[in-house]
Amino acid sequence: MSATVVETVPAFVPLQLRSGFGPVYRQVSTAAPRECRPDEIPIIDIGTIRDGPEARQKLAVEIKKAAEEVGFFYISNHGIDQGIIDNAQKAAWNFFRQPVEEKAKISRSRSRFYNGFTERGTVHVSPTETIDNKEGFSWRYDPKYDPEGKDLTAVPEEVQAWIRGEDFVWEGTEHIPDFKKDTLTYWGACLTLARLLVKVFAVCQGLPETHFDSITTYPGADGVYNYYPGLTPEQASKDGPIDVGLGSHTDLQCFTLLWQDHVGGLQVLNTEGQWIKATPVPGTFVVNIGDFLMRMSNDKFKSTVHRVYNRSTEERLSMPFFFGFNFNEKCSVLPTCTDENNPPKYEPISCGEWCARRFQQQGYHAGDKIELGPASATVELTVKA
Ligand SMILES: O=C(O)CCC(=O)C(=O)O
Ligand SMILES: [Fe+2]
Repeated sequence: MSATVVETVPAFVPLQLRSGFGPVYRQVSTAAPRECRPDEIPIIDIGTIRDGPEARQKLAVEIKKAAEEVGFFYISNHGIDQGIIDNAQKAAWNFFRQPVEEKAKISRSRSRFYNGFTERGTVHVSPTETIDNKEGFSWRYDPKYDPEGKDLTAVPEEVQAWIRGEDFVWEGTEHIPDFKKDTLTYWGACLTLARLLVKVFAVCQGLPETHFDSITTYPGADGVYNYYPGLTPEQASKDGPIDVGLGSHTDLQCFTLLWQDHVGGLQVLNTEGQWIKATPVPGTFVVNIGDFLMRMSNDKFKSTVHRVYNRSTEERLSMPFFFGFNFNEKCSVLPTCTDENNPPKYEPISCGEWCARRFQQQGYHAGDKIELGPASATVELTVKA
């Protein structure tokens, strides 16, 4: 009798992720990414977010559930004008459509703080996946453009030391009509919405909604345009392995507002280690929790792993906005997230320090100069758990 040879395929494989404290690992299913069910990444209508504290209190119930269980949700009725989004999208395409030599004039290698253009093939976010098949344009918080209208002579010195905006990105895009105006209008709208959402997140943590107001006066507020090339017809006909668009990672700061176009490709790692697709939902932003807020919540909120594969022959565009606390502000685990059986797992650290640590691990770009931040802000980086 002849024995049947059964080839065993590992159901789970390790995935290496970068963190500010070195690599971390997850077990990930080898099954193909599947569509998500509506309860897996919920769509939350935030149409009442501008209606005052009581309305935000109500919104917090659904948002808390999503932040704790999935770390990802869509927001509808977010109040950001479609015209503002359309103009930003146009600006992004006008930028990426330029010859690479033109874009390279504002290369990120010129930046002290990760502003500017990242060329295809120069970023490798996940060590267990390929080099990222995308281009990017990044700009960071600058009080000059804050929609709250800041008195630039009154920015505290310790805040100023952590301001990460750089003018060369705007100087090198002056020739693109309305690029700066439309980009910063979009960024300003995201920032205004993020300042409202952070009130809801405060309520989610059992805190007064104004709790984070004083540490979001000069916040982490980083904008990015991501461009993912489409597949060639040959690649599309083969259905074989392709390069990742953006490797598996978690976001760094408190939360991200992500606008994505209709093409699709964003995947989210669920609690069972299965990739599920965060399919584009017209009229929404995706919101996801970042590592810093997870840390502040003593891991109650989930910073969820995600990545992008563009398997379409169409090019894809996304416009994330990363929101965090004032970079100079040292933050402890929130007292409402601990008790005697659940002591703080982490030491206080500032969001700026936290991000700088992670950027340092990112192996981002051959020529990048890394600045960890003002010496005065350097803290003892020990993790308890
Ligand atoms: O392009 C996307 O859909 C995701 C972008 C993203 O995760 C990021 O830039 O951190
Ligand atoms: Fe991300």
